[in-house]
Amino acid sequence: MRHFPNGVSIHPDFEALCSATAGRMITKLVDVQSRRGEATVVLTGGTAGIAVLAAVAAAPARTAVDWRRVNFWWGDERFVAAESEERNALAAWRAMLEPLGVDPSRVHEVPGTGTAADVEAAAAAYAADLAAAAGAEELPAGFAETDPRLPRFDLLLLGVGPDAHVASLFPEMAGVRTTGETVVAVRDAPKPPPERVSLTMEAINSAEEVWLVVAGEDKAGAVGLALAGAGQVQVPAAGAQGRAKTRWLVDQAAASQLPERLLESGN
Ligand SMILES: O=C(O)[C@H](O)[C@@H](O)[C@H](O)[C@H](O)COP(=O)(O)O
Repeated sequence: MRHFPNGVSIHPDFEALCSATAGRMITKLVDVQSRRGEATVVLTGGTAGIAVLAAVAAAPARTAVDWRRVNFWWGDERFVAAESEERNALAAWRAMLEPLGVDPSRVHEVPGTGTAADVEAAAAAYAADLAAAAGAEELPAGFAETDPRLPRFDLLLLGVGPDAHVASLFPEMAGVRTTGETVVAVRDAPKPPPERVSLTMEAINSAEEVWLVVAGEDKAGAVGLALAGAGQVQVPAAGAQGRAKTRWLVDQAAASQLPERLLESGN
């Protein structure tokens, strides 16, 4: 593995990327729990995002985390039936939440078609759930205040699409331009299914740490543009930044179009 400035780590292949990210995630959760008792993670769907969760569930070090004191949210969700194979939450339950025996009352899913009348209602309900959790939160002294409508996100995971979308914020679409809201309803998404609910970029960027986990040659252009400093509306991945840290965790294939200047000072 090679590390570079700007928090970029390049792993030899998909498997190494997922197991190393799982290890980092476990360490991060242990650290947060030792500081404030519980930890809050925002999950993502997508191939790498779910493979990381499976790697966490399989890692011997998983027992270092108290999984009953971890709160789970999603950066985005597909607006389909709760039991649909397309649901990001269902994939996460199978890969990690169920095997680790997490407390279901700490798992905050975006309502599906069986619960919400339409995608706007699902987005509103998710925003209300976030605000309620934020209101109930007691932070130890010394923890920075964030948006009062959002709980403190210790770690937020994102996948990146070949078009550089993150969560369900797609290039040039309304969602990526939305300000002043925490959650947005998405219609006509270019990646199926078309109806989705997503955190806004402002909500994503309220997280202490944002990790973008990206594998595959088809993502190389998106990774290269995002790290070259492209604009967020055209290249949403460029806009995702944690308050304390932004990590790009990529495999060799996804790193093949990284700007030269970024690779020069690595070790
Ligand atoms: O609901 C979704 O589809 C995801 O949350 C989405 O944002 C995903 O993370 C990227 O599209 C990358 O997905 P892949 O890793 O499968 O390419």
